[in-house]
Amino acid sequence: RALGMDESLFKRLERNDNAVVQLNVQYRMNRKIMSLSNKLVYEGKLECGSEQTATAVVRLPLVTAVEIELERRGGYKEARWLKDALEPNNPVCFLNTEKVPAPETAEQGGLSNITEAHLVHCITNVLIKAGCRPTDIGIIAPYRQQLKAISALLAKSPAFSAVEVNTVDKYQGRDKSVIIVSFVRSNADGNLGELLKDWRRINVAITRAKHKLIMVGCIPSLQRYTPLQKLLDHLNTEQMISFLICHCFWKGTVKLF
Ligand SMILES: Nc1ncnc2c1ncn2[C@@H]1O[C@H](COP(=O)(O)OP(=O)(O)OP(=O)(O)O)[C@@H](O)[C@H]1O
Repeated sequence: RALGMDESLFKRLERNDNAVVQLNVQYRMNRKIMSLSNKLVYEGKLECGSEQTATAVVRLPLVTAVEIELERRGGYKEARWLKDALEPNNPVCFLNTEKVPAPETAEQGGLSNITEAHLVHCITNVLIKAGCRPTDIGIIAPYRQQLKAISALLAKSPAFSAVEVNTVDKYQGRDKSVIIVSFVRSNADGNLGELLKDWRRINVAITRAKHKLIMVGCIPSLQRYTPLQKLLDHLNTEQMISFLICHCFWKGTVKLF
């Protein structure tokens, strides 16, 4: 460290103008998902490599049948957030838990948010019923304790065994058709911790989905940090935010079918 070994080779190269070129064409995300990273990091320079990449959406062959079933059970019309989360042509949605409420819990093992965990379980269940392959779904959370809480809920059914639940760092360099991000932090004291302060980590989390990115979090807590505020402002302008009113509906939805 004293001799400069804590500095990466890339950082050293960055000091020389001719040594670094920014790559700005990508073949992973559709246009809507890419717009988030463009806002947060790339200042609009990121482009889709092909029209096919730009317009690709998630394949949910049974979505209409699921919607009819949810409607038959009542309350689906009012559950705008679930429609937003399911709709293939709506590639980005942020589910705001502000009104639920969904507070974080600090335990010995770390931070978790059980309400967000239930919500992630519910959305995963509905996506699979709608025909999404479990291997095409990835769940990301910044805290290990939250991954444990989500995995424990998913472990109740073998239908979820191929859904991958991992930290942001474990997803680096990889992607899935659908990514669900649970941001966890939700408190009144203003504490966000170090993990979510790293804009690079946030950028990795929001750039793993190819076709659908569903984020779950408490906006008043998350917007205290500048990079997340920037992201949330963009989501708000683009009408990509849905409010969750209470959890009475989705608790029942988990047990559907
Ligand atoms: N020329 C291409 N045509 C079609 N798809 C491509 C092409 N190049 C890359 N992809 C797809 O784009 C995605 C990202 O590619 P890759 O993993 O090489 O990027 P990366 O630089 O490692 O990204 P990151 O660092 O953000 O994880 C992958 O799903 C890959 O299949």
